[in-house]
Amino acid sequence: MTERGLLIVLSGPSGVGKGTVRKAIFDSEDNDFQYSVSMTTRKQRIGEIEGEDYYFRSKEEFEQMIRKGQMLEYAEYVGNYYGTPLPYVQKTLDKGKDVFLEIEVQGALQVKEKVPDGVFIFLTPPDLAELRMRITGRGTDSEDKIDERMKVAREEIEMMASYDYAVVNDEVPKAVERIKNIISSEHFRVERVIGKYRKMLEEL
Ligand SMILES: Nc1nc2c(ncn2[C@@H]2O[C@H](COP(=O)(O)OP(=O)(O)O)[C@@H](O)[C@H]2O)c(=O)[nH]1
Ligand SMILES: Nc1ncnc2c1ncn2[C@@H]1O[C@H](COP(=O)(O)OP(=O)(O)O)[C@@H](O)[C@H]1O
Repeated sequence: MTERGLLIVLSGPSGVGKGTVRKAIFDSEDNDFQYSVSMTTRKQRIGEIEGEDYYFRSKEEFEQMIRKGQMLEYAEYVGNYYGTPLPYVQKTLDKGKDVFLEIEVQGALQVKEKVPDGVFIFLTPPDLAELRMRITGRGTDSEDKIDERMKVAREEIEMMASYDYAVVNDEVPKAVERIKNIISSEHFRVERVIGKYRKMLEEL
């Protein structure tokens, strides 16, 4: 029997660098995680690729997925839906591969309810001034949207207590290293491997 893969959830406030850190992890040579591409109703930005950055769908199509029970989690965020299609996650974990989600906080809390043995990692900014600079520097939001994102970010930072790990994103390569270390030690947790040994003992 193949051991099920780990479900890894990277979350944290918007603008903290989740997308940047996730891309750096997936660009590294020794990466062994499978990225779950999210679905969204927000507009495709220039340079974004369908099926790689997101699955871009209409509100109607997204709501149909929800009705069919095909979303592991979803959230409405700054006027758009974002969510994780369930079939890919299930199929990949069943194959024994680790699945990596990069999602906002409301969605991460839904995953925690459904998959309590996932690994929940909260990415934090060095401080709030730096967070605002990152959101502003990205240049994709109007001043109003930035204020809205900062308000959400303050509430989200309060949710850190529900996570297993907090990783500060001061420098991208350091954050990547910290996350990889966390995940590799998670594989050695006794509760994850004990089932295999119990089974071997039963078969003796
Ligand atoms: N709950 C949930 N959030 C997601 C998902 N995919 C992306 N997000 C989050 O939605 C927020 C907005 O995403 P986006 O508009 O792409 O902005 P950006 O990631 O901040 O550039 C970010 O915090 C993403 O991490 C998903 O599948 N589920
Ligand atoms: N460690 C870091 N130091 C400085 N800037 C960063 C760092 N990580 C990310 N950024 C920048 O911050 C902005 C927001 O990053 P992004 O990955 O889009 O955040 P999120 O996905 O959490 O919303 C981007 O302009 C990105 O280049």
